[in-house]
Amino acid sequence: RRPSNLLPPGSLGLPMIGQSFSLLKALRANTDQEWFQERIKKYGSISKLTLFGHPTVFLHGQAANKFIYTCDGNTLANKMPPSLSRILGKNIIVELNGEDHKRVRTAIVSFLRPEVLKIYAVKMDLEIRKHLDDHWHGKHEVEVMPALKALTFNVICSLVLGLDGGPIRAKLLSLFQEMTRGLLSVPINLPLTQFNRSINASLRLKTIVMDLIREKRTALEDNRAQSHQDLISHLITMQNENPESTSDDEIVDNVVGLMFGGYDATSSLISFMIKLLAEHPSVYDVVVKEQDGIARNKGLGESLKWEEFMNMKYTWRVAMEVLRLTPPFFGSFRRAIKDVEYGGYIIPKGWQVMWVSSMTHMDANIFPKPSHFDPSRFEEQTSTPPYSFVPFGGGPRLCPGGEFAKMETLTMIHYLVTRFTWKLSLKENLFRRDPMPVFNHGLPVLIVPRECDHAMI
Ligand code: HEM
Repeated sequence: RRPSNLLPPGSLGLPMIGQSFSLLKALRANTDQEWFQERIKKYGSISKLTLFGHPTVFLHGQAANKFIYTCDGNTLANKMPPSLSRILGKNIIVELNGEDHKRVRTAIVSFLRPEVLKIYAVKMDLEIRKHLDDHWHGKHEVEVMPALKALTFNVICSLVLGLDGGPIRAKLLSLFQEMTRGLLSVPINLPLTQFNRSINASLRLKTIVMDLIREKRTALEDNRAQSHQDLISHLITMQNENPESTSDDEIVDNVVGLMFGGYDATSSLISFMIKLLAEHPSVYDVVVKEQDGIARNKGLGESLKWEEFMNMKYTWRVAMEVLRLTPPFFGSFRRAIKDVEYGGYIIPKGWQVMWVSSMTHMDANIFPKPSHFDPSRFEEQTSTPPYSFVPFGGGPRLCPGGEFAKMETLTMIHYLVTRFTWKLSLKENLFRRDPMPVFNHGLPVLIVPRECDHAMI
């Protein structure tokens, strides 16, 4: 038979269900890497299975990462399961392809690019210091992960929606949390099901965002607001300049998308960084030295400046090593738009493709002693082969929020290490994937304020 007639090895299992429960179980037990390794041992680096209702081809490795990230949207497209797009919205960027994806992405990137983010450094800095004053100062113990989830949500609300506090922000957080609880639920839309509650929460959340858009449009028309004060004002201004840029419905769905992108992934990165710093005192000491040096040159209560992030090289290397070991996204899904040939096999039109990008992070040929926590491996950036370190993805779908996440992580770590020392309350801090990593017990830490408190307001 011609190679193009060949399906990859593996069993599709039961129709619709296939291996879904087994993978979900492994994700929840944090044994997903072993689950994937077992598959690879049995079938090699390309195999077929059924996941979440669809026949799927599983891929992994550096070549697979390159294949996915360089494929155009006419070959492999983004397509969420219908239940997810029902909750999140059909205009959300991760659901868009082709020209629609380009148009919405251009609008989002125009807000998230470094030159614009610089303007928001002070706002983010104030939000983080307020969080520390409200949730860390005067406390003996802090449950890190839930605290950081609230922080990352508030930062998004402040920078994206222009909401600096108040009851609407609290309402949005509770609606958002209710909405996301249904993303991995059974998609039965009957009263009292989680799926139904999530759809209702999403509708109520989007009504609030739509009201905010109307308010901001009026404020901009009356010169009571400025175009660069938050993402919504920025997008409304773009609409005025070019009515074809983004519709109000697209703005609403993508605000929800940014809440989603900015909430879980960044809080996961900072939480794991706090854990690994506590477990590796020699790394922690170098981070403290770097951050104390920066704090010493700042005036009392002065916010961090963009240029100072450039001097946090070691701290960012630590973050990269955290992202290598525990990437918030272990991989992702695409859909074949036509029959695609890969590795001598055919991926049939309409099938799902799942690739586990992060498995290259643990490949001993690329990262020697892969389970060792060693930030110095990123000293020589050029020594990492392409498509092997991919916590932010790659190609036209590369995460546009990378610089935002970097600014937030470095600001939070700066204030944490200059104001406190901490140790882990529990000996073991197990986590599961839901699908992002979540600590089973929230990662409680015991904190002590530092005596030389350079950065106090
Ligand atoms: C440590 C933090 C973060 C990590 C590790 C991360 C990772 C990723 C990855 C791997 C993708 C690509 C997924 C794929 O190819 O299917 C992605 C896409 C995306 N991320 Fe992030 N992200 C982070 C933070 C953020 C933040 C803070 C924002 C927004 C403020 C954001 C917004 C987005 C958006 C809008 C997309 C979709 C891009 C597109 O489809 O064109 N992310 N992210």
